[in-house]
Amino acid sequence: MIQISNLSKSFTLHNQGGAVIPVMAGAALTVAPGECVGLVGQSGAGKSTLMRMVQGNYRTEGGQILVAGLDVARAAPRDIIRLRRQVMGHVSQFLRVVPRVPTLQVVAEPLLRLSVPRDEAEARAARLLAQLNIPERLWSLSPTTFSGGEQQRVNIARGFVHDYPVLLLDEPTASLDARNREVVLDLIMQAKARGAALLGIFHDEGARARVCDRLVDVTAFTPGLAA
Ligand SMILES: Nc1ncnc2c1ncn2[C@@H]1O[C@H](COP(=O)(O)OP(=O)(O)OP(=O)(O)O)[C@@H](O)[C@H]1O
Repeated sequence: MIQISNLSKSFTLHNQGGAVIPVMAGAALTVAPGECVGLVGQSGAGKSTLMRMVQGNYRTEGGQILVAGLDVARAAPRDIIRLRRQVMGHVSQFLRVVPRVPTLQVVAEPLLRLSVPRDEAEARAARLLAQLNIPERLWSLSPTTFSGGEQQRVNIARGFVHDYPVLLLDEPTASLDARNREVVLDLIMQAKARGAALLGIFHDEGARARVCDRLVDVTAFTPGLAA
């Protein structure tokens, strides 16, 4: 479902005399349906950079990133937007809060954009918000004023509301309490069970051990660090 081959990336520091810093070379990995692969490697090895390239947020130098058949490294922006809408979800710690939109809408929105009927989309959003212990009295309010932990859980609900075939997980359990961490680990296991391909960064070693089938050490792709 995800096939990365011979991927390379360097950053050009325009404000520092145009210095070119190679950060990745020859990166390769695959994630099959129903599998969760964890990215590991020391700080600065390139885990976030690799995730951002898969998302289509960072340009690549060379190589291929096939996600459900689309080469994200070369795809047109509109195709990447369509891929993110239909195929590739993203769960991170941080909610990009949309002012004045009620929480239930924020969570239901990915389904509404896919033309799921409103009552069905809202019912599914409500189920996830309840699972993630967001009190019902908050559902009609914008999450702008929510606590950091509440915003994180709203974001997780939004990330899991559609059954994406591919999910990118960026520290999905970071700073959650034990009860909500369990809920998120269950959601990840359910996504695997329905056949989703998951690629994640987990600094939480316990979580990583529970959900990951394989680990890929990105240090192997870091120029100057690879053995
Ligand atoms: N926008 C950028 N411009 C220049 N260099 C960058 C940029 N983003 C990342 N880097 C460099 O790329 C390398 C990889 O960074 P990255 O954030 O991907 O590492 P990481 O493995 O996710 O680290 P951590 O575990 O600390 O989050 C680092 O040397 C970093 O300085």
